[in-house]
Amino acid sequence: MIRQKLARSTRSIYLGLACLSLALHLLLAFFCLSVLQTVCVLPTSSSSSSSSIPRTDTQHSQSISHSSSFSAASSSHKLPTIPQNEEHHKLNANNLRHKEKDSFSNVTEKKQKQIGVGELIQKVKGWSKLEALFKHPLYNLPSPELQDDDWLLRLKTNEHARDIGSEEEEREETSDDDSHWQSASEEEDYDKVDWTNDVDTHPPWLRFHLGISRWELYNRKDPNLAQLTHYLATQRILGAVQKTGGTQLKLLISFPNYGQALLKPMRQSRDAETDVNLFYFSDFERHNAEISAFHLDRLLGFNRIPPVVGRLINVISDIREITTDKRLSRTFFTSPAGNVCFYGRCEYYCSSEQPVCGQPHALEVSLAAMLPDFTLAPRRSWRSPWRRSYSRTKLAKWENDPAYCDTVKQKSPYNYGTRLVDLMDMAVLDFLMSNMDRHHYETFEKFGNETFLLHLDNGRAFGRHSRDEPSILVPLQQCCRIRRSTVLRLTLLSLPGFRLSDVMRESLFQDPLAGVAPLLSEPHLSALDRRLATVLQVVQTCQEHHTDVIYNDLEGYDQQPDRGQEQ
Ligand SMILES: Nc1ncnc2c1ncn2[C@@H]1O[C@H](COP(=O)(O)OP(=O)(O)OP(=O)(O)O)[C@@H](O)[C@H]1O
Ligand SMILES: [Mn+2]
Repeated sequence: MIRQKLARSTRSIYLGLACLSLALHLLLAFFCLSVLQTVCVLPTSSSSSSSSIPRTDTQHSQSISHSSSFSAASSSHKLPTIPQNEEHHKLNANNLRHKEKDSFSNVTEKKQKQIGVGELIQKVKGWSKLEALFKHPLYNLPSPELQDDDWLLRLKTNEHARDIGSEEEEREETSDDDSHWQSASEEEDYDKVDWTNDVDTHPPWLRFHLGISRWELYNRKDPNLAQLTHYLATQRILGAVQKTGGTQLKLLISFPNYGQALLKPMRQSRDAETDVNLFYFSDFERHNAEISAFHLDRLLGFNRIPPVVGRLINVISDIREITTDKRLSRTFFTSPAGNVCFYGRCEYYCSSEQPVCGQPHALEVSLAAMLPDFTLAPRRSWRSPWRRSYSRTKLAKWENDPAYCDTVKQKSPYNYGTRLVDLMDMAVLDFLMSNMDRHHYETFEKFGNETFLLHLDNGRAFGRHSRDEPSILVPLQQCCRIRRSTVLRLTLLSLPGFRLSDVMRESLFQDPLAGVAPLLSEPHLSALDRRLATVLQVVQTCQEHHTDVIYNDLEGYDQQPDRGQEQ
């Protein structure tokens, strides 16, 4: 009897345990499935986020909460609520890695493990600092409503095409409505062009071009941004020729569906600081500077640099074997160490004494998305008023005249609109990354003087971390004028919860080359924080001596009911 009872209760205990274990297994399976799904999503037209590429926060895109504590005073810099309690979570590096693998990305993954970069990324309240930054109201200001002529390029509607087409074309079109881009001839290795008015049929580079507006080069929340960088990082390279313009070696790369990129090769070790005896205009261009500048500009909320991504290419199969450029192919050779090198033809550093070399074939490069062709979207180049003299002996006028800005302010286009504060934004960006080479800037001709400035050519930035270059900030010191949104974002980036060096480290970690080595070393990242403090100090000094320092570009916001505390 007792034995029977004992047996029954043992059986029910076993049954209970079995149920519990089943439930736990189910829970575990459910958890694994959900985790795997997020890790493995590839950026196709329907999914946008991938790991080795800059992520946009569209998935989390939220309308701006007007009830947030945003109360930015121009003088006191009161800021929205900022997460202060820093929880230090370890982020699994797998979450930030791409699924697709080739021989190079295998190297990348191994290195990432060795470096343990993922562990450096801290999370605040469940969000990383970068995620928290991009969720902040200052990074989600409503953009101005765009009219037709605020877009750089528009697709011809069928109606429009018919208006201007001949009768014959009209007849053709009615038989095939969406055929504007169907190519009759198929070039070797190029994809058959089959794009229609439907945006889903457009390759990422075309979507990027169609997204350029009067006020920014891209919308940070556009899912296409991730697809574009993924495209640049992974598409097969079909063509590589030398690009003319500028002084140093760079290549124009072509992809199978007619996309193009501007390639700048790695020429010196990433951490080699610029020689103190070199004039800034003699320094080598740096591929990691081009990549880092894109990330920094995005973190400052400017969106004025074309997306740039790092890539490990094979100098033989990606350049030598496919180039049609004889001037380039003639310069290939194998170095005594057995590395494949080339030097091309250009004004500076295009000689066999200063070759670009693979190891033995692998070469780190930066690839920048190309802007629309000049014939479609002409650009105007402007000489910077604070341009350096580019002479080893002469100084420029602004270097001797403290009142130089007064003359600039009176001249068109700096005497109205936003051009002057746009230049100040550019000076801040350049000071942070120590770029002394901003002799010109460009704008899209279509938008006249009311438009953003393109921050092209950042190859000479990030050359030195141990020194700052105060002369780059002279425009701000002399003009004492700056956008309110810029000051507020800079202030935000100076707070521990959003520290510039931390968000920059995290942002750069999304680049494929981060797996080879961090794109910016820690001393370069710390220099960003130090320089940011200097910029804010200059603004404060300006405010102590002038009343009209802040250009209020956030006027609409002051009307929000909960923003009454300011002023
Ligand atoms: N992403 C881009 N898309 C299209 N054109 C570009 C892009 N980036 C640069 N360019 C154009 O190519 C020209 C040369 O590029 P870049 O300025 O980077 O070369 P560089 O050799 O560094 O020039 P410099 O020696 O004058 O500093 C620029 O003047 C610009 O007009
Ligand atoms: Mn340059």
